[in-house]
Order: sequence, then C-alpha cells, then structure tokens
Amino acid sequence: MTPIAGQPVLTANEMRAAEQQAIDAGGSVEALMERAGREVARAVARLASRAPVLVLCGPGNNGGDGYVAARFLAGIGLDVRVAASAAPATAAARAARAGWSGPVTPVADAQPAAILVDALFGTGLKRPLDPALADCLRTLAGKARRTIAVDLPSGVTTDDARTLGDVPIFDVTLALGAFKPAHLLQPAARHCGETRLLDIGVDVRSDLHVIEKPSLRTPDADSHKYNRGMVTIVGGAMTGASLLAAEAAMRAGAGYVALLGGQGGGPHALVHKSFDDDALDDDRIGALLIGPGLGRDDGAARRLDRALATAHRLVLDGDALHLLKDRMAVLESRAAPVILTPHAGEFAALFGEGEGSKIDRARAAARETGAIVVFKGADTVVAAPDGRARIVGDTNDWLSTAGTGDVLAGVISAMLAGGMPPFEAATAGVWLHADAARRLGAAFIADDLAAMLTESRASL
Ligand SMILES: NC(=O)C1=CN([C@@H]2O[C@H](COP(=O)(O)OP(=O)(O)OC[C@H]3O[C@@H](n4cnc5c(N)ncnc54)[C@H](OP(=O)(O)O)[C@@H]3O)[C@@H](O)[C@H]2O)[C@H](O)CC1
Ligand SMILES: [K+]
Repeated sequence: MTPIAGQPVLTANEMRAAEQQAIDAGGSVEALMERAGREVARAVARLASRAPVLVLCGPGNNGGDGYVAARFLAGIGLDVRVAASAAPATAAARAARAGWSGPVTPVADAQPAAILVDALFGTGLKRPLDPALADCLRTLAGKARRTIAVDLPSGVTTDDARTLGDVPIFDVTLALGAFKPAHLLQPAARHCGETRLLDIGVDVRSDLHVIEKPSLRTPDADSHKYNRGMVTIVGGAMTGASLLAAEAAMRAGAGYVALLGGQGGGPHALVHKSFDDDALDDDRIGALLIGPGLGRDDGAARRLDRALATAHRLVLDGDALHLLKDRMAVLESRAAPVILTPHAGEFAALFGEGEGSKIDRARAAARETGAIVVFKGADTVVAAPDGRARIVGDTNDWLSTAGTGDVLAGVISAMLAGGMPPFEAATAGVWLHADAARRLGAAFIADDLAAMLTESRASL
C-alpha cells in the first residue's frame, strides 16, 4: 500500500490532464482503465476474503473501471454480480462493459452482497444522484459487510469536497492514480473511510501535497540556546494559553522561550519577562508569537500593534487574528515573514466565506496577505503566497479540545525560530502536532499534547 505522506493531490482537471499526457505518450484510455480495473480488483479481492461481491457501475469511466474489476474478480473465482445505473456512455466504458460476460441488472433490482463496490461516479460527478439511485446505494451499502468506493464515494465532489445529498460512509476508498482533495478535505474525507492509493501508471505532479515527516536538524556541539531558536511569546489576559504555547515551543526544540507580560507559572525553564521595549527588541528573537490568551481589549490591541511594529518573524494566532481584522494593511508593509493560524471561524472573520475549497480559500488568503496561512481544522491546510500548499494526512478527531491550537502555535514558532523557511516551519509544526496526537490516541488534553511533543521531536 502506498503511504499517504508526501503524495501529490490533484483536482479532477489536473487528473484528466495527467491522464491525457499518458495517452499522448502512447497509451490509451482503455489501457488506463484496464490497469485501474485490475488494481481495483486486486484491492477488492484482498478485502473480500472470497465473500460475494456486488459491483455498481455508472455510465462514465468510473463505471468502466467497475466492469473491468468485475471481470478480474470473476477470473479469480469470486462470486461477482454487476448492476448498472445507466448504459455506458463513453467508448472506453462500452468496451469495458463488452468485456464483462456475465449479466448486468438495473441497480434497482440488485440483491445486496457482503462486499459492495461503488463504481457509479468518480471525478465526473456533476450533480446530486437521482434520489431513487441514492436510495438504492444507501440500502445496498447498509446491507453490505464491507463497502468499497472506486476512486471516490458516489455523491462527493472531487475538488471542493462537498457531499451532494446523503452519501454513505464507505469503509475503504481506492484512489486511482492520485489523491484528490475530496480524500483529505472534510466533509467528503470522512465518507471515504480508509483511503488507499492505487498506482495506475500515470505520472502525477502538483503544487499541493500531503504533509510528510519533516527533516529537522539535531543539535550538535556548536549548538547553544540562542542558535537553536529563541521564541518570545507575548502574554495576555489568559495565561494558560500562553503557557501551553510556551511548553510546546520548548518541547518542539526551541533553545530559549520567554514569556513577556504573563502572570508567571509554567515550566522552570520558561523565562518570564515584563512586556517592554528591551525584551521586545531583543535581536536574538527568532520568532515572536502573539495571540494565545492575549485577550481582545485595548491593552491587547496595543501589544499587537507593538508586536507588528517589530522586525521579527511573527506567528499570529487566536485573539491576535481577531484584532488583526482592522490592521490587515500592516502585513503588506512587513519585511519579515508572518504565519497566520486561523481556525474556520477566525478565517471567515478575516477573509470571508470565499469561493471554492478550503485549499482554494487558504491559497487566496496567503496571496492576499503575503503570509503563510495555516487554515486549521480536522483537515488543516498550509498555503504559501506563491501557491504551494500542503494538507494534513494524519488526523485525530480527539484534537478537537481546548488549547490544542495554542500548542500548534507554539510548535510552529519553535520551527520558525530554529531557522526554517516559514512555509516549511508551518508544515513541520503541523506534522509534529498531528504526530503527538497520534501517539496519544484518545481522550487527551492539550497539556498532554504539549508534553508528548518531546517524543515526536525526538523521533525526527
Ligand atoms: N483519471 C484517470 O487517470 C483515470 C480515470 N478513470 C476513471 O474515470 C473516472 C472519471 O470518469 P468520467 O467518465 O470523467 O466521470 P464519471 O464516471 O465519474 O461520471 C461521468 C458520467 O456520469 C454522468 N453523471 C455525472 N453526474 C451524474 C449524476 N448525478 N447522475 C447521473 N449521471 C451523472 C455524466 O453524464 P452527463 O449526463 O452529466 O453528461 C457522465 O456520463 C475516474 O473517477 C476514474 O474512476 C479511468 O478509468 C482510468 C484512468
Ligand atoms: K465511485
């Protein structure tokens, strides 16, 4: 099975273009479909453990993949039935249909089977399924022991990851040739279940990738606390949030972490200083973090204005993002990099609901502000002003608890202070944060997450 980390992610159009390139280079749609169908059959055979299989085929090439897979599955002796929602509408799908020698029943007459393979629609879905067809799909999925979607669950949109109607939650989705945004972005991703990537021999490239394990420098004999990275955090009304960020920064590898204008507490290694010009203008600061626990009153706004006026690399989170709304123009005038880490509410308040997918919106925000944008959530997207984007592949729903965002801001600050370019710092931070959550498993709190970063950082 191909690992998900580091893989390119392609839109429907990009996938079509990659497919066309393979055809132009001497291939054919039929050959691609043959390979796709064979790979699907291999994966289904492993998942089916010789139980009966029902393959649902639609009119397009997704349906074509279904007919080819059915032929291979029957060829290895499985009990396979095929049902179609419509006659094949492409030449390749017609050829695939012709290669299936068994009967084809209308989907409405199909009897349930232990293994359901959905090859109704893939990247070509244009509108919601006909209600009667959607109903049949739900019923057959409900009666199957295992449900497998070919390329995408029928009813999800490829690029902006919406669900058109009541789409079943599949056990496994077999992504053909490349991951698409719907495999990673919510809400579509949760309908995919476990997504597996099948190689169909098409060369795929993209400036959007799944975040992979970063490669970080290990301290050596020349290391000291300042060259490992000094993170300074601006404190505020709620000290707990800044302490979480501080501990996270330390455990992610920062050499020196200072909290300015906080109320004490936290690990002994944390340096407390007052919020003044001396502390703020220290040119050893590798990253300045403001936002966790800052508050939103006039005092908080003054601290933000002062932080924005420094020449430091900045990470803006939480309350700082709320206050930033009236100060967006400042971002353009800053020479040093800025990383913004909004969750969905903060993002919408700053940039509006916008058009397109979460990836499109994050990219547009990065372009507009010149900042690296970490659009947080179960499907965190990191975008750079030049169009590069990364999306998290390893998610843990238990991260949906208070303080985990403060931890992320601290980790990203440590990466930035350590000298990584801002886009790499943000993606490495998201990886470490997700890895710590994966190690913890379930029912953890943000304090555990910050503590677990020691193990995650040590694993690199
Ligand atoms: N990309 C690759 O390298 C390969 C992809 N393969 C597979 O092909 C599909 C994409 O195939 P495509 O034919 O473009 O699209 P679909 O099969 O998903 O569906 C298109 C047909 O479905 C009709 N349609 C669309 N929405 C609906 C709907 N809601 N209800 C009914 N019919 C619908 C559409 O007809 P129109 O009426 O809208 O014109 C099309 O007929 C990809 O996902 C892979 O599985 C190749 O097989 C291998 C290489
Ligand atoms: K499908």
